[in-house]
Amino acid sequence: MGVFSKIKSTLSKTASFLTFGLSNAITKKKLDEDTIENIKEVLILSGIDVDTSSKIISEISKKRFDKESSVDDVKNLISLSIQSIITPLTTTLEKKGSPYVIMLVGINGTGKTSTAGKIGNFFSKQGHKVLIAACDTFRAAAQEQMEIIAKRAHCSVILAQKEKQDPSSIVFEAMDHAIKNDFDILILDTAGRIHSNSNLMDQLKKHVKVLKKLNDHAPHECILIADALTGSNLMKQTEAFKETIGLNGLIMTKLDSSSKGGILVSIASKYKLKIYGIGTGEKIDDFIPLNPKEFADAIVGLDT
Ligand SMILES: Nc1nc2c(ncn2[C@@H]2O[C@H](COP(=O)(O)OP(=O)(O)OP(=O)(O)O)[C@@H](O)[C@H]2O)c(=O)[nH]1
Repeated sequence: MGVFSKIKSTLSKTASFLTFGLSNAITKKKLDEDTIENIKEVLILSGIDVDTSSKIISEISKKRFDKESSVDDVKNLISLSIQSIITPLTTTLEKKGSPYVIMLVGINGTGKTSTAGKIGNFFSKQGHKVLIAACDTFRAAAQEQMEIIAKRAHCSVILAQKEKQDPSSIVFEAMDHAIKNDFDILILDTAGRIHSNSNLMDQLKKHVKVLKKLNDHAPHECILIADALTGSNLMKQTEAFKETIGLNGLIMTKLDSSSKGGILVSIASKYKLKIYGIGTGEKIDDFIPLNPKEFADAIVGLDT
């Protein structure tokens, strides 16, 4: 499957939702105030927050108010607005340090372990030497899960040596091992934590402190793994992780299962996070960097 068709199938639930909603909202020939208000409601229901929806709506009003407009005309304008919002935020993962240290954080079950494997696979396919550290010592099966996934991704792995080991000690061991053994990439799979638990959030600060003892620039990337099925609570989570640890990026998972894929646009723009890619399923290859035009066209269900 080509990358565009992969994005299209990943976003098909949101695209169907938007297509259905817009077809119901646009019943008159010309766009009047009521129709525009209905379009805004559809955008909000697709996961785009109120402020961002208002911005998109004001663009549509400027260009099409009182003019004859089809569903596809409106979809095109929504796509252009989304592109202008996400283009400055979209980037690809590229090795920028040695080792290039990527820390994955997020609440429980968002897809951190799976994404560690997917990113490891992404880099190992480019010929990089990749080490993944299983820093989750809370969830019983996490260590074994990481070991299996790392093997599938052709990456080396550092596991806990004993039960309930201090996760920061695994961070230290992994960083030390990566430096001494010339690894190109180090991916830290941290334990899931509820953003309102200050002890667990403080533990992330300790991870960073430990890394900085060995390399002042690490972690080079601190990426929130955000679950598209979370809904509006994702705003609070993002805020908390950003405040505690200074997130700089975002990877959204489970867009393939959600009809509210617009949440990606909201989170990235509100918190100025770089979008490194999206999860497109449960397999090791199910990670793709984002192309803003392809994403925006796919989310509104435009065939380009
Ligand atoms: N459909 C779909 N499922 C995903 C995606 N990413 C992860 N998953 C699934 O989500 C579930 C949780 O993934 P994990 O990687 O174990 O999540 P985690 O964040 O490491 O979990 P904790 O360590 O408990 O916080 C698994 O069943 C994954 O297969 C995705 O992009 N799409």
